[in-house]
Amino acid sequence: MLEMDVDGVKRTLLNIVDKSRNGTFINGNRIVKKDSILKNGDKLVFGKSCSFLFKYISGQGDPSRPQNTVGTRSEEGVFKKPKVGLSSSEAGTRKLLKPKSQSVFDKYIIGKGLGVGHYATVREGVNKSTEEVVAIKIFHPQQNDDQKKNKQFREEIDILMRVNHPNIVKLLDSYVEPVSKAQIQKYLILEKIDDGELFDRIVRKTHLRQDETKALFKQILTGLQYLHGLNIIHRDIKPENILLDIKRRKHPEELQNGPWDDDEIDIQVKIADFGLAKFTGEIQFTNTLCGTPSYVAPEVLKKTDYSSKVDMWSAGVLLYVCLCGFPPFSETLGPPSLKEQIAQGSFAFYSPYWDDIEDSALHLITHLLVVNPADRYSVDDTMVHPWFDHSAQSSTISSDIERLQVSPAKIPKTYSELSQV
Ligand SMILES: Nc1ncnc2c1ncn2[C@@H]1O[C@H](COP(=O)(O)OP(=O)(O)OP(=O)(O)O)[C@@H](O)[C@H]1O
Repeated sequence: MLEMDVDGVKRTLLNIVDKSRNGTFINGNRIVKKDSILKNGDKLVFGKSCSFLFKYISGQGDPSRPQNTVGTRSEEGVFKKPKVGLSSSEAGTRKLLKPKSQSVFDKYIIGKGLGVGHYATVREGVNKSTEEVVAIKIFHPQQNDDQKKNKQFREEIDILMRVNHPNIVKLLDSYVEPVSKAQIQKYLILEKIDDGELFDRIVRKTHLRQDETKALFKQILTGLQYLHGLNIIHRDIKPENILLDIKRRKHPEELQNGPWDDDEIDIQVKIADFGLAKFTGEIQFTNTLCGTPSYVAPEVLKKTDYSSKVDMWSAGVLLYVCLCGFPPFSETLGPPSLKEQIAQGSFAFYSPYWDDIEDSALHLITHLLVVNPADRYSVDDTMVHPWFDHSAQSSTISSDIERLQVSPAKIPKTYSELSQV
């Protein structure tokens, strides 16, 4: 038995330490010379024919329950059947000391993988009682002594729980599960978005049509406007973190609600992955180095203070990528290096890729990829840009926008080409 502090709650758990020669198996996986905390439903196999289906007796050492819930901590009880009834005093205690939450494994069946990021893998989950299908973001196991990471996680939850917008992925719940004596694993239960990443759409189509980009980008901006209104910076805006919820055509006569493909009736954009988001709070700036290099704003690379304008830089890179299929900053375009290009805000629109794209789109990108954040468009500036409004375009957009002739060898590979390598 092991007493462990999990996410600020003391829990009594059963920890298996493998000292055998033939190995000990949990759910078919050998735990070679390691320790592992058992959870309800685990199949434990060791020796020639010893096989147990493990279950904590209600309230005893259950990783889902704080220690102060009903029950004693006697070791002998752990492999017994759960008690059916409770004595009146136990029932009374249970009512008073309600557990914080169930274990994720008790509430959800965890299924197929949906995606992999730097910090987590995302899998499908089904709520055992409601059959609701969700996405479960499972962070890589981490030492239980990293208070900074624990705090970051709590911040992520804090942010997501307050966020409620049609263009932002909804957080439904969260769990912290012990995995070994020293390690814990964090879980986020998220609204499941079924139709993949914007990244894959760009890869499949090489680049997106202008009308389609406009419709998708407007929704991204609507989500960002909501976040920035709450003083939340996303910090990792990129096509991998833009998920799509596509309503597909069921009847040929159904009317489309946007410039989508023939088999699509509507697309709702959902901004995902708040792993790096934080409140800016009263202090308007913060200076943690994070984000993905190609999409990262110069002030982030310089490690100087930054604001919600970092998302607008990333949005500018994303808009550029949607329209031509390759990024505005790239080692291929160098020298100078990718970082130097970003620091100088040095990019161009190359012929013939940008020839058929409206000047107003180039104008907008030029006002997003601005090195000085004070001069960079905010989300509000962007939303009223003439690119979104045909009638306003010709009068307000200057005609000094250039398309550069450059040797094709200098053009970065499109995401589509890169995915074929
Ligand atoms: N709610 C969801 N529904 C469906 N798939 C999802 C959902 N959330 C994430 N995914 C998939 O899982 C992938 C990884 O998720 P996510 O980006 O949140 O992880 P991460 O480790 O924080 O990523 P990053 O490396 O970008 O910081 C996503 O790119 C997406 O394909």
